[in-house]
Amino acid sequence: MHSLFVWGREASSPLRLLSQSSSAVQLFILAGRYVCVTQLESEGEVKVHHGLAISGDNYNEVDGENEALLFDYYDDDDDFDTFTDGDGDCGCDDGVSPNAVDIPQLRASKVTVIKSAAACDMKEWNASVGFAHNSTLMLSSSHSGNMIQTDGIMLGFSDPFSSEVKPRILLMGLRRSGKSSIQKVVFHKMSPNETLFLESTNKICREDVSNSSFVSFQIWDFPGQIDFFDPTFDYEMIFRGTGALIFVIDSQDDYVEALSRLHLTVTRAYKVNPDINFEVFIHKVDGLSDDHKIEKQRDIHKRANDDLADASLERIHLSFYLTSIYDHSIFEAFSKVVQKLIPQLPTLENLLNIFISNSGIEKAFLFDVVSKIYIATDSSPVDMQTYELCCDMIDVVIDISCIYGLTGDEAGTPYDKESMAIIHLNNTTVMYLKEVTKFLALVCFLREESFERKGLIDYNFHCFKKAIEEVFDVRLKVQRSRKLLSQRRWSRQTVPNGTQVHPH
Ligand SMILES: Nc1nc2c(ncn2[C@@H]2O[C@H](COP(=O)(O)OP(=O)(O)OP(=O)(O)O)[C@@H](O)[C@H]2O)c(=O)[nH]1
Repeated sequence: MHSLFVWGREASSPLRLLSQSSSAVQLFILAGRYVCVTQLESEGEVKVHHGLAISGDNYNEVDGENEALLFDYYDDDDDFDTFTDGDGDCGCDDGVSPNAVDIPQLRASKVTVIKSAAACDMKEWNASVGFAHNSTLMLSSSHSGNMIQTDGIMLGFSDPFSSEVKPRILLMGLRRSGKSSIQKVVFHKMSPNETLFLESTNKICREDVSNSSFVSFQIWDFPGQIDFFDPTFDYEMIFRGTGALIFVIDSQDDYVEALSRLHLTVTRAYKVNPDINFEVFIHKVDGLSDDHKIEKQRDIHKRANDDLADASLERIHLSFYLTSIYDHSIFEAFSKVVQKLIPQLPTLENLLNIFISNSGIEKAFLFDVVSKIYIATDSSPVDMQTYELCCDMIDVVIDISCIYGLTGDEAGTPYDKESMAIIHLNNTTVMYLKEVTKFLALVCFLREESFERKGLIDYNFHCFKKAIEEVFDVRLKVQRSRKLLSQRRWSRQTVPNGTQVHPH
């Protein structure tokens, strides 16, 4: 008898549903409020046995499906109905289940069955499981005695024992405010002009950004026309795992409606999760004069904060950015949003400060080369022109490396530890780029006379790079030991016949 337990977001999720059949494997998925029960009728085939939807003390049940099914997460081919209580893809009907005990606090929801799939081998189990409302978790499992244990849960849920959870960045705002364009330009290198042909988003688009250990998050692009406060839409789940909420306001349009929507969004989100960073992008400012930009920012800032003050919610902090996809402002704004989600930021800033003060460098940025967002800089102020030059330099190095660089096993990757670039500017300043890791580059600005001591700079850079590697190592070690701890804890709670006790 094998039991596979998968748990999700809430540490308090009950985990007492046990395998009851001696020959079959039952899969219980306990992700906060969502439960489904599947049964492996015979090796190599997963069948939906029960889909349960629980509401307080009541719950619903649907009988088993006949075809082999594999749960999968919401993807581009799915309809947005999947996330609502529409009839669409939800697999539960009203009813009463005689077996559903010990899970009284679970609330009504529907289990989404999206994809039929071929048989899957329990030994190599590797499943994606999807729930209504875009909750997704992925799992893999391995045999441990006669118990199949999950050994990895990713995407969107905060597993109490895992530090692997990627923070979510939500992109919200009215229709046509520019949300999808921002995502495409920053993370897909789409040229701004191409965004003119983007179609309106009609479902949540979720994307993983994992360029390095430091830059790792999910972006959820919300359709403008969706009323996510519809009672059937689980906004609590969405906000709970959110690190930053970016609200995009089209500055070229009348923003009265956008401001009231911003207020509603922020107050709801804050109630669910007061730790969210609220970021307001006053977008499409390319069409405005400098004076006009400042005036708009002041007005939006004042009105948004007045609304919060009227609701006695002055403690909610909103950060404002003037952005446009037609210049580097969008990259800069995104850099600042992402930086707030990097726990190692103070360490990185300290390292950069030490490095520049000992090397005669004026300004240094640590860049994620793929997205061109800078994940850290020293404590001196950032000047937009300097930042733009850095972005251009990265473009030159990375684009030329990728287009014309050697490929093949013997050549290695075009951007590697040897990668560096020096540009002497016409104002006696030198730009110096060096690879830090596969995904990170250091770009420095310094005076020509300081660059004469290049040997010293390179030595200091070597020390800086080692320190960065140590920060990575510590992070990895912490993750590994947490994982080990959670595995030990769970195996201790598992008695030999595959049953499992409630965690404390
Ligand atoms: N001038 C200007 N236009 C922009 C900017 N960003 C986006 N746009 C344009 O705004 C229009 C709408 O952009 P989208 O990205 O589709 O907007 P959206 O918010 O995702 O829209 P929905 O999917 O309907 O919610 C497109 O024509 C873009 O080219 C910007 O910074 N400046």
